[in-house]
Amino acid sequence: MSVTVLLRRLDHGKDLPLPSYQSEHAAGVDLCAAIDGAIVLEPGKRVLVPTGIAIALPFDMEAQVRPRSGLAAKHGVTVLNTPGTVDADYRGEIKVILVNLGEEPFEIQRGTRIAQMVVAPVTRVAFVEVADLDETARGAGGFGSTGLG
Ligand SMILES: O=c1ccn([C@H]2C[C@H](O)[C@@H](COP(=O)(O)OP(=O)(O)OP(=O)(O)O)O2)c(=O)[nH]1
Ligand SMILES: [Mg+2]
Repeated sequence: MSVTVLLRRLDHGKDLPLPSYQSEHAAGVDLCAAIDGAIVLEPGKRVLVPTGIAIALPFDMEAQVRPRSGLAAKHGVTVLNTPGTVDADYRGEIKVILVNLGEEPFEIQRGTRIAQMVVAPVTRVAFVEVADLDETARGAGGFGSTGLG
């Protein structure tokens, strides 16, 4: 499935590369940090990182902001609200909430690929309120009701 998405590069991101797929069938495009200079993200701290882009998605799509596994595995740096949700009607700058769960400070440079963005279809529902729901074998069992091993 291939979708056209309108993208605006903001002034502070004009010199950064457009988001692009890094391999032939990559699911996500990498997002770059559109920051001045560098930021040091101390262990246990979070930071809202601008990406310098805004998009207009088709109304039946969303964009998910997800961590890059390399940053997570090597540095403990991940996206705090993963998957971040970019709504189809959002026209502001896409930002990434990065958190450092590692033990060392992590330096983010201008242009560092800090996260990835996956565009996905959205199912919207119409809720119909009822007094009772049908019975099932699972019923209200959850949260480990089938065992944890
Ligand atoms: O990682 C993210 C998550 C969200 N957003 C933007 C796009 C999204 O459409 C908007 C609102 O996100 P969300 O609904 O998750 O946040 P909220 O706290 O519910 O804010 P709001 O009350 O504005 O919906 O913020 C980002 O740029 N990056
Ligand atoms: Mg919201």
